[in-house]
Amino acid sequence: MSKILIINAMKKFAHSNGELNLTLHHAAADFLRQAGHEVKESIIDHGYVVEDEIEKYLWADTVIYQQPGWWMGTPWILKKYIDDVFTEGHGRLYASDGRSRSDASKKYGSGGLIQGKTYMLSVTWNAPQEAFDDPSQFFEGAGVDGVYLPFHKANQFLGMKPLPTFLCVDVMKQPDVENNLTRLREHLAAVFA
Ligand SMILES: Cc1cc2nc3c(=O)[nH]c(=O)nc-3n(C[C@H](O)[C@H](O)[C@H](O)COP(=O)(O)OP(=O)(O)OC[C@H]3O[C@@H](n4cnc5c(N)ncnc54)[C@H](O)[C@@H]3O)c2cc1C
Repeated sequence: MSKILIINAMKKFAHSNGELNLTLHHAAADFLRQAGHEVKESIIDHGYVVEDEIEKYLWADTVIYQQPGWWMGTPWILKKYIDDVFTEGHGRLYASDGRSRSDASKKYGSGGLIQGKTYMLSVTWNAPQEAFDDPSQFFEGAGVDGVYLPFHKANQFLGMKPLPTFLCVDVMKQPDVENNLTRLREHLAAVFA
């Protein structure tokens, strides 16, 4: 059984109400607890204490980031949370950028201190699936993980490894919430089997 931290970047702002991200968050927490996992939760917009968040990363086996796609990526509140928590985590979450003048085998990005842990993105977008995957459309076939490359790399800098990403598309045009909840439970069942 795993220790899982769910971090939620929902926020009521402009045409995002945050309700879908909260719904997915609660469904994931319920599903994982029923499956026997231990779950801690951080809803960024409700406030956080940086030191407590560092302790949660040290406690967790897996971190799930539930977040809406805003301007082609992570909402500012989650970027701020990462800047706050990861930076203050120097010495506990990461030692250095990994490079060493005396050892050429040491590489940039290899200084993470929480090796062996995993993270998972769960993201909601108004864009359709084809915008991510079709080489002739907006993201030129980069796929959802290509769009989130800097976000992935920030987590990998700490030593964590990615789990498969869960993507909800068309969430404003066609918010098929029941179908997305079913898909989320199937995704979690497969990932945490
Ligand atoms: C600043 C900003 C930038 C953005 N940039 C992008 C972008 O670059 N690309 C992109 O694709 N999108 C973008 N969006 C859209 C954004 O991704 C969506 O607004 C967001 O993903 C919706 O998540 P939410 O939790 O806020 O959903 P909500 O706004 O809460 O809900 C979305 C829909 O689902 C319904 N719903 C929610 N919960 C339930 C429930 N429990 N039961 C039944 N129905 C429910 C709501 O009624 C609504 O119709 C942007 C939005 C903002 C505000």
